[in-house]
Amino acid sequence: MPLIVMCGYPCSGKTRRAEELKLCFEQNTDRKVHIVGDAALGVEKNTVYADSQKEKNVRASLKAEVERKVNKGDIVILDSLNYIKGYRYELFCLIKHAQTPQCLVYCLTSDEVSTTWNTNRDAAEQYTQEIFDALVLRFEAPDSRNRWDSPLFTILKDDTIPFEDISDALFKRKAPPPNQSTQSQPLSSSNFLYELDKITQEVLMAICNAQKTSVPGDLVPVPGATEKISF
Ligand SMILES: Nc1ncnc2c1ncn2[C@@H]1O[C@H](COP(=O)(O)OP(=O)(O)OP(=O)(O)O)[C@@H](O)[C@H]1O
Repeated sequence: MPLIVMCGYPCSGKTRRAEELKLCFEQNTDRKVHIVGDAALGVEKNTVYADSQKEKNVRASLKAEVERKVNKGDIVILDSLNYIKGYRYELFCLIKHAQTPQCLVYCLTSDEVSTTWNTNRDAAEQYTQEIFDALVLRFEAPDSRNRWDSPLFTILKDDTIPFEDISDALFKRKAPPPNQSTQSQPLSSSNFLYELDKITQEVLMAICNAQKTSVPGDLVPVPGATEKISF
């Protein structure tokens, strides 16, 4: 059902918060919670984030996994950096299409705090300083004024997770309505191509005929259109 998108600097506590949220939902509701993230994909961070093509592939796999899991019953938490504005927008289109609500949980830490946590964690889980710095530099902070970053919950390192507010945002709010770009297109009628060809021919004929008698600046009527085109 709803999607929770985690976001934050590398090593900003996203996984920790995602696990906390999972526990809260499991204890307070009877909904299943799926965490989709780098860990489940076995992503080798320092290799993936050093190569834009590999990173793109990982993002696509995560998105596909979210798409498979977002159904009417369960909660999906996407636990990854999600630091690219355009990618968060793509996720927003996905949930619009699936007709389900979403929210963004932003683990806000300073560069220094995340660096300290990174150096204190297991060596196998650490980002190299080079990759860490590059990711901090590339980070596009969420902005609640953007539809795709809203509702936004910003959590600082010592905050208690606002479970009630997050739950209300997901379950007491309607899914964003689909629009032309996210709605499935109706199947075209069987004579669609014939009709399209016929109308295109009519327009071409009208313009070709007008060319014989028009001078630049003349307004040429087009069959089926209310506006004329300037020759
Ligand atoms: N609120 C916190 N207070 C103290 N330490 C924390 C806090 N949150 C996370 N940490 C520490 O930071 C490290 C990374 O935490 P976590 O895996 O949750 O971060 P992450 O943002 O998911 O990392 P990644 O970018 O690798 O996915 C862990 O060692 C954890 O103990």
